Amino acid sequence: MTLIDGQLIREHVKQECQKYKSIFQASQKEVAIIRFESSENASNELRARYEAARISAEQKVAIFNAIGITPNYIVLSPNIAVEQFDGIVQSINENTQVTAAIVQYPIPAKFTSSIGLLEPQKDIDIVRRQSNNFFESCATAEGIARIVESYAQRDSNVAVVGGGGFAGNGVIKYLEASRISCFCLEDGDDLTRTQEADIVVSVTGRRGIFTDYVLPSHRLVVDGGFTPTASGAAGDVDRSAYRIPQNITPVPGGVGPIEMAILAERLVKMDLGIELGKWDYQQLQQEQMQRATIIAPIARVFFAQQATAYPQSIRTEKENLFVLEGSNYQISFNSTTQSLTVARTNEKLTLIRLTLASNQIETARGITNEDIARWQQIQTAIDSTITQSTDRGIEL
Ligand SMILES: Nc1nc2c(c(=O)[nH]1)N[C@@H](CN(C=O)c1ccc(C(=O)N[C@@H](CCC(=O)O)C(=O)O)cc1)CN2
Repeated sequence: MTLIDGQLIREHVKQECQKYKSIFQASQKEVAIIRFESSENASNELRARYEAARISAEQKVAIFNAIGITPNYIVLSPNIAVEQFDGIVQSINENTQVTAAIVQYPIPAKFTSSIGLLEPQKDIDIVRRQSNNFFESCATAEGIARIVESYAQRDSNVAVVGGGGFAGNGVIKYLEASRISCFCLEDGDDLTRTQEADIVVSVTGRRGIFTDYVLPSHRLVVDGGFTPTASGAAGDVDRSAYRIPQNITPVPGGVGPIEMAILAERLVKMDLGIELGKWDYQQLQQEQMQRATIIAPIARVFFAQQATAYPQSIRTEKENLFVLEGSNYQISFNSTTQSLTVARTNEKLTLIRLTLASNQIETARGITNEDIARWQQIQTAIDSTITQSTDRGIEL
């Protein structure tokens, strides 16, 4: 079983979009992201959907900020009047600084027709449920279809479970446009029919419906569900079944970040008219692995050397976590898992995770050519420290 890393895709697309960051910043363009709060009498199930909307709205704020577009994040009470919401939508339509708008689902029923007021050309996530000049369906559907395309073979057959819903239907449209054979299963259908397919997409939002009993050994399973729980987010695939498919998108960390990548790509297309090159997940992964293979041994030697020569430079963050922090990177050693991670300083994202015993790179993402150049400089500095035996501090 291999976990597909949605953050790898998001980081790749983010870097591509950041090439236009100064243009976006100079233009002072905005994206409106609107979500409703849950009403007090909502069921637990509905509350969970509003919570998912909050989490995904915050991810959208982060990606748009990263590429230089100002997010205008609007959180609304479900008790506002319909006229008030209509007014907000109208002002978004009229404001030329606002390139795009997203209204997070679910929305209280009384506002459904207000969504139809949104100017189609600003509808980046097809929240109006109607395609526009730019896009066929929602970003989630496109992201799922793109990951399927990375794995589909000529004779592939894709089961789209929940294919009658808006996102599922969008997936089917994208797959058909790419001439990938697919069929739709609905709530209540016999889930073992997924055995007729080599790829399964699930967008039911029904937590854990795919158990190890249901799921055969597919080439790929794409889990488009996201249900927040007290112990973290859960998808449509039960954790017990993760080991079965050859490749699976985990929740969290799979389709969620891929959706953010698609939204960033879409914004570049809508605002600048630029269509970014199509990514292929397996190709991106190979590229990242090659880059990590250059950096990981340097990080390993550097950490060991610093721990011996300058033990005071290593911070004990937790009982089992030891951190060496420079102005560019942070290297952490976890003594329980015996693994080393490399991240950029002040960023949460792990670029590389290395298991020391096997020397196996478990994670490789977000690594740029500039990172390679910096680490090669570190290598040169390490070499010269060894040959000259001089005590020169190396900038990490
Ligand atoms: N108009 C829209 N409304 C809503 C969308 C949407 O894409 N467009 N998304 C849903 C909720 N959702 C999927 O159903 C969703 C939830 C979470 C994420 C996400 O980015 N998750 C990340 C981060 C997780 C975390 O921080 O815990 C991940 O999976 O890694 C995306 C989509 C609501 N309404």
